Amino acid sequence: MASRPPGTITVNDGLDLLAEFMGCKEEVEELTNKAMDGVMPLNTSLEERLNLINCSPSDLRAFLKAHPPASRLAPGVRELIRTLQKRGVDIYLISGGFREILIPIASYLGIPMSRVFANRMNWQWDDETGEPTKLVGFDVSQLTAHNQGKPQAIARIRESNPYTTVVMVGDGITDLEAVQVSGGADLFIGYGGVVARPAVAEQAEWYTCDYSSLVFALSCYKVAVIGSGAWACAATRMIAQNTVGQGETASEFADEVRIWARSQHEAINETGENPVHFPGISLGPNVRAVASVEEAVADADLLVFCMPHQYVQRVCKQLLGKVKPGAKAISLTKGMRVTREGPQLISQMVRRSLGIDCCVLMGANIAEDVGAEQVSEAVIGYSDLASGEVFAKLFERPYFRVSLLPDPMGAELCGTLKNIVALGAGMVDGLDLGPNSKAAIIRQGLKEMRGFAKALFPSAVRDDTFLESCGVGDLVATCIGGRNRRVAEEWTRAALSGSPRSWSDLETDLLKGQKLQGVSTSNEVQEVLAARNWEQRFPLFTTINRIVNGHLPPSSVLDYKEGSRAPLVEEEEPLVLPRRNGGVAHWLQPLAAVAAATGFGNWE
Ligand SMILES: NC(=O)C1=CN([C@@H]2O[C@H](COP(=O)(O)OP(=O)(O)OC[C@H]3O[C@@H](n4cnc5c(N)ncnc54)[C@H](O)[C@@H]3O)[C@@H](O)[C@H]2O)C=CC1
Ligand SMILES: O=C(CO)COP(=O)(O)O
Repeated sequence: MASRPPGTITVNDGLDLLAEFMGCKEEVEELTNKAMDGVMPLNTSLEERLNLINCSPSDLRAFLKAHPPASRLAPGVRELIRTLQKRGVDIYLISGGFREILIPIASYLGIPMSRVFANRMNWQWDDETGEPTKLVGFDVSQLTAHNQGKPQAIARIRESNPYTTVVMVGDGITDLEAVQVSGGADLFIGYGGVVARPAVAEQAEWYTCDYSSLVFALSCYKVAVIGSGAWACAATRMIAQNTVGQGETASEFADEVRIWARSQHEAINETGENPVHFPGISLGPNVRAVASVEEAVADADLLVFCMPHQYVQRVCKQLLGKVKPGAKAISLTKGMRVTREGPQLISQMVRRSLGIDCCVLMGANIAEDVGAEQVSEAVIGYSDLASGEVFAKLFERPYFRVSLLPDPMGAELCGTLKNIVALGAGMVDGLDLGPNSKAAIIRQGLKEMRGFAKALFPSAVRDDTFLESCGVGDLVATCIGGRNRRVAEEWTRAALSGSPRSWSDLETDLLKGQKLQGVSTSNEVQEVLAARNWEQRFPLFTTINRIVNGHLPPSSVLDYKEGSRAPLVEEEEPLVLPRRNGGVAHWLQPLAAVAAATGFGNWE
């Protein structure tokens, strides 16, 4: 399962310290080095080392007391392990050393005993006291007693844990073996901070003498934003504010934020802003735009999907096999796709096609207002809390308040469906009606948003979600100040004036390259309603869809009535309605022709 975090293996032996304690340091070190340099079989070296050490149980107790775990660890290893654990990475300890010496270390590092693979000492026992009396060798049946034991231990771990990536960290040849066998580790990091072994240094894919460099490199999530429209730019700006300067302080995020910009990458890199979609607002000195989406995601740990919904599938196909294993995604896109199997949310699409976890960020977030740092709220809908927490840190700003919500599907459907209701709100404005009528649309819209989301995912979607920023908050904001509202108002005015204009024409004219999501979403949702015979249960959605496609006049927007088919039945004859200026408009034919020409609802 690709969404599982990668496993990491680290090694700490401690046998040489016990030898020093027992007064045979040099001889034992020599035998350790022979095994670690690969010139003596591991089991022979272990046997000879134990013979030399020959400790009694009380020697062992005294040794453990004199050498508490903290004193036995190389500098930086605890911080490294803590950092990885915080990221949800499973840590194992695989060692040719002995459990008796290693268990206190494992518990100090928070590594469960079930994740310790090490050798066992064999003791002679006193029949009367039941106490161990004398060391008589070691258990040769343990995997770690032999060369190739470490890759075998990893293979065993992988059998019961479907990790995408396993990294081995160690200083000896037997550690390096972990990557040299199929089914072992994916990457070996050589450590030379205590003993530097040339053979290990030469063959390690990554070699370091300082664990703090690993803490730094491994703890820095690299962020890529996929999309460069208005909201993508506002989101990038927040992220960049949170990551700027972090590269120097070994903190959680890498300083640079990469943004995929199909066409404005040069302008973004030259001027620091997107002159087409988000003019006049600087994204941040640590933002770098790239023209290729593959380049944007290469090495990225956190992928922020923010593009008009109809393009996401094509981009996911392009990214197949290009995303770093273990990466996490978040979708800021509002929209859905309808396939033969039924509706598919954008986060589901990302999760299924790329095999990575995907949260969502939804809320009342008009891009320009967020760019101007006006207080805004959003929720992060998550299935995996650890991912949700990382993204909350990435986005949270004093002016951008993020809450975590364990209802990703409810949140995403809110963001998607409110775009349909916003079209209705725009029609109300185009009809020059006042707040009462708009409130009626908002109320009924919210009810249908909840009804639709719960009908699709009855056991997952929560009622409370609709009271969050992603629900009523976003609905109100978009019905007052969104692009869908604005274009629908102009579309209604044009229709009322007798010179109807197409949605795509108005989109080009008014949004200047930004994209309208509501019309295609209305068509997509209507496909679901029609396929499931739900049209009467969602009269506002259905009425808006009929208006959008020219089958009803915009003045019908308030004629929805639950349980009644009256406003929903398509008319046989064109409707003839009085025009506001006293003339007569033939609604059906010209608007149907306009709708056919829009192409909204077609996925790329
Ligand atoms: N603008 C806003 O205030 C907010 C938008 N959203 C949602 O975020 C998503 C992205 O919106 P924006 O960033 O505002 O984008 P936008 O509406 O400004 O559209 C421009 C974006 O579309 C991309 N694009 C245009 N043609 C394309 C093609 N053929 N293939 C691939 N990409 C293409 C452009 O490269 C650019 O990234 C949408 O789902 C929107 O509903 C969510 C909250 C606020
Ligand atoms: O989703 C939005 C605000 O949260 C923006 O909506 P519009 O696409 O209608 O502008």
